[in-house]
Amino acid sequence: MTDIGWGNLAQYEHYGRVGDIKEDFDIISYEDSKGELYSSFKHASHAMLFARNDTVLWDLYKSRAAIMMQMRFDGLLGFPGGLVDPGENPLDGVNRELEEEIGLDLCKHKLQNSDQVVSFVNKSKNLVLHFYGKEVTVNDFSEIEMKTLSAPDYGNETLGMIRPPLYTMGDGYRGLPAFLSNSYAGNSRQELLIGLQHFKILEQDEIEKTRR
Ligand SMILES: O=c1[nH]cnc2c1ncn2[C@H]1C[C@H](O)[C@@H](COP(=O)(O)OP(=O)(O)O)O1
Ligand SMILES: [Mn+2]
Ligand SMILES: [Mn+2]
Ligand SMILES: [Mn+2]
Repeated sequence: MTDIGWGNLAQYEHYGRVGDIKEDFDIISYEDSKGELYSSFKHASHAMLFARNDTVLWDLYKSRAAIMMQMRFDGLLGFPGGLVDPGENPLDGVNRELEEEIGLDLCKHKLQNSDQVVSFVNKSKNLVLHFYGKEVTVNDFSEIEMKTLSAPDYGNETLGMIRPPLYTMGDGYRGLPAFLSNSYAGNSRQELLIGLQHFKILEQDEIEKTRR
């Protein structure tokens, strides 16, 4: 069932095909990713903004942190961010995309190179993915989240912000495992798990528990 095919999105659609497995993405150093070897590749940069919080829901489930993800125009979950424009570097790309997609106030929350968490290359797609992460305060997170409703790309590229549940409920499925069973854009599912571990929001054994 297609509406009108891909139109002018046809040149990009192969970057976002569902079904990429994590083995399709090799980790590369940030420095290498910006070098000559990948200068002809398409680059995309996405970011995980988060705020730790120690609330416990119903005296049962630790919230741990508010993480900002989004429902995208293609029906897949992902992080705010996007394709790096020709002549742009990956960091400028992610800051521009965050301003477009969530209305991020770059005077307050501009990402720095030191916020890069991991970069990947998908050789079959000539695609390099950069993943950034930045911790903000609970108040700042709420302020950023409320501003997303008036972001330029809200309602077209970005169809709503979501906070993944970071706990596993009594049946061992509902909560984070259920969230992880959704469809994700690019390798954003893997980026979420990497981000949770990198920032010690979840310990490795807790992440293992969510693998099904
Ligand atoms: O959150 C993500 N993490 C890693 N890769 C992602 C993520 N979201 C999408 N992608 C892949 C698949 C997409 O086709 C390309 C480009 O990203 P996208 O956000 O769609 O680009 P624009 O915002 O339209 O510039 O990256
Ligand atoms: Mn874009
Ligand atoms: Mn975008
Ligand atoms: Mn995007």
